[in-house]
Amino acid sequence: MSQPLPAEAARARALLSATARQGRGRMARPVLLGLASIACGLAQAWFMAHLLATLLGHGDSGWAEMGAAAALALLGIALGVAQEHAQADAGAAARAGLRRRAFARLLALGPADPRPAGERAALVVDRIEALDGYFARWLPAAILAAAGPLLIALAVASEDPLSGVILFAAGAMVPVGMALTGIGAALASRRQFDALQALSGRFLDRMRGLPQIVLFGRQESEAQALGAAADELRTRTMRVLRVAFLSGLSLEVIAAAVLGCLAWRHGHLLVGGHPDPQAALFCLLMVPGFFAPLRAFSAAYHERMSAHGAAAALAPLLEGEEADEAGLLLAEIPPSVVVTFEHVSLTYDPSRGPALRDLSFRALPGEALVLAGPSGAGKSSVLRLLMGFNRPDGGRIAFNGRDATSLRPSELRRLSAYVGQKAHLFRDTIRNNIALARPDATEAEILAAARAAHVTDFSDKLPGGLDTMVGEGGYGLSGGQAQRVAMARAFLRNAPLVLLDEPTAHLDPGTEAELLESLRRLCAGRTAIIATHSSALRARFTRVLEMADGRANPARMAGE
Ligand SMILES: Nc1ncnc2c1ncn2[C@@H]1O[C@H](COP(=O)(O)OP(=O)(O)OP(=O)(O)O)[C@@H](O)[C@H]1O
Repeated sequence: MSQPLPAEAARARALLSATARQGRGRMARPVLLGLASIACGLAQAWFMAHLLATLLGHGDSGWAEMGAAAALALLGIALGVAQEHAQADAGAAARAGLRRRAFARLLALGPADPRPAGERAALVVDRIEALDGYFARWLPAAILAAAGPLLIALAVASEDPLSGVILFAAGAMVPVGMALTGIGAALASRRQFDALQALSGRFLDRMRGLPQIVLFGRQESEAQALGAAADELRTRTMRVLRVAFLSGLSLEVIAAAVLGCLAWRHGHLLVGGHPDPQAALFCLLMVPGFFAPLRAFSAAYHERMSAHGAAAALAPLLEGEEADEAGLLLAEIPPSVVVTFEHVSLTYDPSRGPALRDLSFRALPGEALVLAGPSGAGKSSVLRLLMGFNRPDGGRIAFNGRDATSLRPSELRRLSAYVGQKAHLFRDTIRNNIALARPDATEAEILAAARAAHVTDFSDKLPGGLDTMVGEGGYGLSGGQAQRVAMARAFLRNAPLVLLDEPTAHLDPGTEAELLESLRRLCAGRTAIIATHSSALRARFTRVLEMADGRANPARMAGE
């Protein structure tokens, strides 16, 4: 990813400030604790100045001042710990909220999302993780870097106006020094972040396709490519560290100069004759306290940069949230649905022309409509529209006469059960993989669904039965068995509309024939729409809609 463009940067800023506004209460706590900690440091320095002056033969401070300084030191530690906790809490809450939203968005987009799996994983995991520092460290550090030094400079000015002026002047120079080195830090940290994204995305992608890499003997070249990406990350990380070191150095130079100025101003303290030794010691003791919030600010600066890069990638995903929430909810799932397409058109990418054009048909309860036609004819697109993953550009889709676009996309999905070309089984038991379709289903309902889809035919022979673990991607089950689990999900869902996309595509004729029997039972009494190339499947169902180039071919509509 390159540096965000101005429009992207504005969207990133908007996302970060909206998230900060939503978590106002949590974000304010570390700032308040930080301010309390600074006030505590001021009081402690005041007592310490009096104790040190007494040691040097000025004043008469004693045990009471020592006790107060010790108590304030303990309070300072407690406030520091509480601030750390509050910061971690603010960061975790912001991340959790964003992760929930991003995940919900990806689920809502479903197959309509063109991002590869590696990038989606990076969005939900790495990019959101990169925002932690912004909310946990950068925001409190930025506010405290403005308020803390000001408070300290005012306190110092009340004791010795010239020392206060020196601190004010140093405070004004810090942003200049940081801006000079920080511009480099911003770019370097953004590039480091991009290199990290590229490495993790590539790694995930290659892990998913590991069998192919081994099969084609590409291990060596893949390992080299991963090594090159890791090397790039190392170079970029070293560059960030170098610029961060320079940025920190400019701050240290200013801090040393201030200490030198104040030592010069109050130099006659040790040789005696200082008009107000307590005030002088107080001014000197406050120098580290003055620079502490600025140091925290400098350290957190690169967090802001990483967060802006991550937010620029996240913002476009989250911007579609309103569309997911728009639309009506269903009062209840109707027992049966009539699906009507009236002159429906759909274009994914204007440069490639429409995927569906002027498509009209009607599917009735108890009837299975087979969508046939060559690859790219638009069969899967019809199913995607019915599941609410895409909206039509023109025409009308209706369920029982009600406009589908008036319903929230997630509500459309409640109307249907879907079985695709290749079932995805999660790393869990067969039972839980079936229950995914309806988590509140009873044990008896899961068993009935497993029987109806003939899952029990093979699970009864396994040592763990339905409690047998299956791996990610269905490891341990054959393609036909995995499709049976998918079919059991559809039975359990018990929705009035059944959508099937090449459910027997990868099966041998014997397994296909076995599955067809379950399919017929699944479709019985429901409205079923089946996209398929399979002649065996077509032969089972009489109503076939031939499609070509996104259009229906009425001349070849069979079974009407
Ligand atoms: N997400 C997408 N973005 C852009 N174009 C797409 C997208 N999905 C599908 N298309 C295009 O839309 C057209 C219809 O695709 P669709 O998947 O509906 O065809 P299909 O008939 O189901 O094909 P197959 O039988 O190979 O699954 C194709 O030209 C395809 O390239």
